[in-house]
Amino acid sequence: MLIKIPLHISGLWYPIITNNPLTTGSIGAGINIALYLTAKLRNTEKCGIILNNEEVLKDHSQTICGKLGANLYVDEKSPISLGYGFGVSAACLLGLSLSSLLIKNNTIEKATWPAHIAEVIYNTGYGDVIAEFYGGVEIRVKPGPPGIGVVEHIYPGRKIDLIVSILPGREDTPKMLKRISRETYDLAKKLVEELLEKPSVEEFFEKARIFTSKIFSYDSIDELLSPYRSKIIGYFRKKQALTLWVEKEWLDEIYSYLNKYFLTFKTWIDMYGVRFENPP
Ligand SMILES: Nc1ncnc2c1ncn2[C@@H]1O[C@H](COP(=O)(O)OP(=O)(O)O)[C@@H](O)[C@H]1O
Ligand SMILES: CC(C)(COP(=O)(O)O)[C@@H](O)C(=O)O
Repeated sequence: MLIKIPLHISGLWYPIITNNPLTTGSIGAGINIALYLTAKLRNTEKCGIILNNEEVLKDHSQTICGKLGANLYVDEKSPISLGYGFGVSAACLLGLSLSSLLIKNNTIEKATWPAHIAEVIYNTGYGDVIAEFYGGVEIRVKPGPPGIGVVEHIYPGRKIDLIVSILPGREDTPKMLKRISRETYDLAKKLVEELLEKPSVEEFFEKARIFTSKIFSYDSIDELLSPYRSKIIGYFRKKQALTLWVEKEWLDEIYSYLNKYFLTFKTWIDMYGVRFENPP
């Protein structure tokens, strides 16, 4: 059994912190892309996550195995590494948590809870677990994991051609979150309310850019994208994740241009979220 989890780029968020990790999470919005982390259960003798041949998230893994009361050792592959803002930490933890379904009776939703709890405890994510579970372009309206939190989805209506690049540098999520002011979160709240009134992919991109420009610098990106600005329908930057929605006819050219500078992928929206596949 292979578990496939889409990567997720949050564009709007404000954390809701309670004394219970299951009612803690973020309200916001984001986009799931057709780039996937895959997870395969290797054994039940020890506890851990091997991501692209390297052991990662050891403390998170111990917390999850503790909650599950089981040892699970999973082998995972992802086209994008941890720490760049593509929700890879949540995807890794979902791979571990959901693997428990192979050895333990539970609902699929409740099997995601340890992943969400670990994200919250270690401050590495608030809305990525529920976002990736359901896929699509989501608006997170109530915090928490699947079964507790609530997401609504924007219907794209057509294929959205996306380009994602990994910008140089790195900043840990807890450090990044500490930089965000009360005013910026008030802005996020207002933008989420407006997005719910006018839920479209255009509005999502516009609002994500407005919010994230209060947190990250856009100077060099705006300059780099200027030759193609009229061919780009929307773009925003979150941590090292640069996401562009481009005119179909310009997809290849803009991809080649950005790929000269950064590791870049052509992709589209994942509409389905987590899936369980039996390899042939
Ligand atoms: N090789 C690695 N590169 C980056 N982060 C790593 C690595 N191994 C473990 N980590 C841990 O992974 C977590 C990354 O979380 P986060 O920044 O939220 O990632 P993402 O943006 O991919 O969701 C941090 O707790 C960090 O300490
Ligand atoms: C923005 C973030 C708090 C962290 O996202 P990442 O950098 O991908 O771990 C996310 O989980 C959210 O709630 O929107």
